[in-house]
Amino acid sequence: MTEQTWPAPAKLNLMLHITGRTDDGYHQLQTVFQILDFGDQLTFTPIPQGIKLTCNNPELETDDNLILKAVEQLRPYAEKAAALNGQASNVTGWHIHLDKRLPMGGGVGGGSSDCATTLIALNQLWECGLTTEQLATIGVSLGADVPVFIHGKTGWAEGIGEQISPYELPELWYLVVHPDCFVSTAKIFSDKALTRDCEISKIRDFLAQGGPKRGLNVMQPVVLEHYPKVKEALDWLIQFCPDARMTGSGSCLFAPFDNEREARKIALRCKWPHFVARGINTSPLIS
Ligand SMILES: C[C@](O)(CO)[C@H](O)COP(=O)(O)OP(=O)(O)OC[C@H]1O[C@@H](n2ccc(N)nc2=O)[C@H](O)[C@@H]1O
Ligand SMILES: Nc1ncnc2c1ncn2[C@@H]1O[C@H](COP(=O)(O)OP(=O)(O)OP(=O)(O)O)[C@@H](O)[C@H]1O
Repeated sequence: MTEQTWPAPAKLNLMLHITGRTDDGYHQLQTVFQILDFGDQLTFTPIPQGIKLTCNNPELETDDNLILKAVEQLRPYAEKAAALNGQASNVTGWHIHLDKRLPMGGGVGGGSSDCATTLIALNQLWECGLTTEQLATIGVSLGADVPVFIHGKTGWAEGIGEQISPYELPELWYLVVHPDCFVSTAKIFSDKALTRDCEISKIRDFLAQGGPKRGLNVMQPVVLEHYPKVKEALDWLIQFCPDARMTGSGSCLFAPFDNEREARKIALRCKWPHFVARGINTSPLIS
């Protein structure tokens, strides 16, 4: 086996409503996930044994990295597959290098996407034979955003974000701005001021209200209240695109454009870290 590089794309939440809570305190959402053609990259290189994780950001070389949590979840299946193939429990070792390009704590799902890519890649490399559904079930135990990256489709999501119905949207261009601050997802979900009683809606309501160009994210007012840097960046972006808004629990903001040229024109004037990406209906991970 030789070295292989796998993509870990970002996502945006084009809208995000909270409709209630589950018994274990998680929130029931209705959201539109938009997969982007920009993200992290994971390179897998075979080594005699074990797993070694390196990253261009050494802070991420820890046991808490979702990549290593994904490895631990898959290892029992790999050992079983290796035993069935007559290799005792000697599974191939891999050096995984994470090229971190996505902002962290930005609401673009970087950690979740790295986790999903690891599950899909090692399921193949270790010949575990798990189905997409099985991988998504493992994934949701590691993070509510992991299943969308396993399924790899833009679309409507419910439940805690894991029940996904693919839907083909116009593949617009997005300027994504990172106001250089880290927002804790858990903190925003636990804020008293968060609206948790949105009316149940359908994707047709989202489409009727302007589709990818418009959408309400109920987490946005809470984040703007606590993080003035996010508000400052949103006020700037709104001058160029009145429908600019926040993704997930922030801190990233995005503005949709019909073409790349428009998005890049505004990007040139942006003083915060940012990237321009195209919305795509199918993740490069599964296509
Ligand atoms: C805000 C979103 O990014 C929108 O896509 C996701 O809902 C968050 O997904 P995630 O980062 O993968 O979230 P997890 O790692 O599973 O959970 C982080 C924290 O958010 C809370 N959480 C998460 C998802 C959800 N539907 N309800 C929650 O209340 C959990 O209690 C937890 O304290
Ligand atoms: N592979 C990883 N990449 C980034 N962060 C990771 C990773 N593994 C674990 N983490 C931890 O997860 C936290 C932030 O994750 P991430 O960057 O995915 O946030 P996010 O974009 O807000 O995600 P989401 O949209 O899913 O809420 C950080 O505290 C970081 O230490």
